[in-house]
Amino acid sequence: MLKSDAFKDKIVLVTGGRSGIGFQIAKDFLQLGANVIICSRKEDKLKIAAEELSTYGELSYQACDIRKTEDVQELAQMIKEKYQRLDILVNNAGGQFPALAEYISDKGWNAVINNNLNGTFLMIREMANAFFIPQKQGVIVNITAEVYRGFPGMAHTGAARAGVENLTKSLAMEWSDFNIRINCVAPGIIESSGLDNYPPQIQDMFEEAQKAIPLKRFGRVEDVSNAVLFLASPMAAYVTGISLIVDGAQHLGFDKMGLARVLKSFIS
Ligand SMILES: CCCCCCCCCCC/C=C/C(=O)SCCNC(=O)CCNC(=O)[C@H](O)C(C)(C)COP(=O)(O)OP(=O)(O)OC[C@H]1O[C@@H](n2cnc3c(N)ncnc32)[C@H](O)[C@@H]1OP(=O)(O)O
Ligand SMILES: NC(=O)C1=CN([C@@H]2O[C@H](COP(=O)(O)OP(=O)(O)OC[C@H]3O[C@@H](n4cnc5c(N)ncnc54)[C@H](OP(=O)(O)O)[C@@H]3O)[C@@H](O)[C@H]2O)C=CC1
Repeated sequence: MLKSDAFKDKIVLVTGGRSGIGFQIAKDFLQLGANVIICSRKEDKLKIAAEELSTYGELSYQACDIRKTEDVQELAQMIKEKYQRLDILVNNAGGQFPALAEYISDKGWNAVINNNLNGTFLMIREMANAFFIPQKQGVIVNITAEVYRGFPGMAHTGAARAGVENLTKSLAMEWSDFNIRINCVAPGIIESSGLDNYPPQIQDMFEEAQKAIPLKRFGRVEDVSNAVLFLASPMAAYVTGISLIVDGAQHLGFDKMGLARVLKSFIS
């Protein structure tokens, strides 16, 4: 367990912090003494989450689509005016939809690549230029997904997340001069609001899927948040450029074709 003041006075930005995994990460940082900023697209839902989170500590929020340069620059400006610096960036915002690759349209492919790869890069570049590079200090944690053996049934997100993993390695090298550490947390299937987006036929398979995971359960939002806290903390001072898989060993022993098979059964 980290001490209750482990992140005292640290300024932490959590993208997609209004729900699910991001909400838990924001809550945990607040409870460990940080000042937290959350952002996401839907301002009404963001405001409701912000009200709840502010009961745990100093919380700010701003609507921001991570795919829009202007939104991201305005967010950086707000943080500069309010806090004068940023210590930790958690790139958690993202998402995709299940689809067999042959049916993914240009628009669908681009939407997922934009959200998960381009949006993450944009946020990293803008926050590095505004804060981490001039400060000569910063920590970045990217939430990706477990894509060790690809992601059949969601090939677009597999490609985007692998892109973020590789970007992370490049930046760990390039930005070591600026004392910036950057890592990924790659979750398996996590019981969170995110799973509500999946159609009932897929949700019906979840109980069976849990039994097939070596640790016999889906992950919890706390499992992912704990990995983020570790990578963001001084305990990981010598860790940069890695992907920490948080998946109950799903990447080693789970039938990855299950989702694609269910999708094929919709068509036949
Ligand atoms: C046997 C079973 C085994 C168990 C298997 C378990 C599988 C679970 C795996 C769990 C791992 C990962 C989990 C998560 O990541 S949970 C978090 C999920 N949250 C979300 O995904 C958020 C919801 N998703 C989105 O918001 C969108 O998908 C998107 C990311 C693309 C949003 O972008 P945007 O708002 O720009 O996109 P649009 O809605 O305008 O759509 C653009 C085009 O994209 C195509 N599209 C979008 N949604 C769908 C869909 N549901 N099905 C098919 N195609 C879709 C489409 O072309 C859109 O354009 P059009 O609307 O003009 O057609
Ligand atoms: N749950 C799971 O099993 C897994 C989840 N993940 C990843 O973990 C992250 C969190 O997922 P989870 O909490 O489960 O799902 P949620 O759908 O609950 O969270 C996604 C969050 O991202 C925000 N978001 C999405 N797109 C954008 C955007 N363009 N700009 C700003 N904010 C955005 C959403 O808010 P808003 O709609 O207001 O923009 C929402 O708060 C996602 O990247 C997800 O893909 C990875 C592997 C497994």
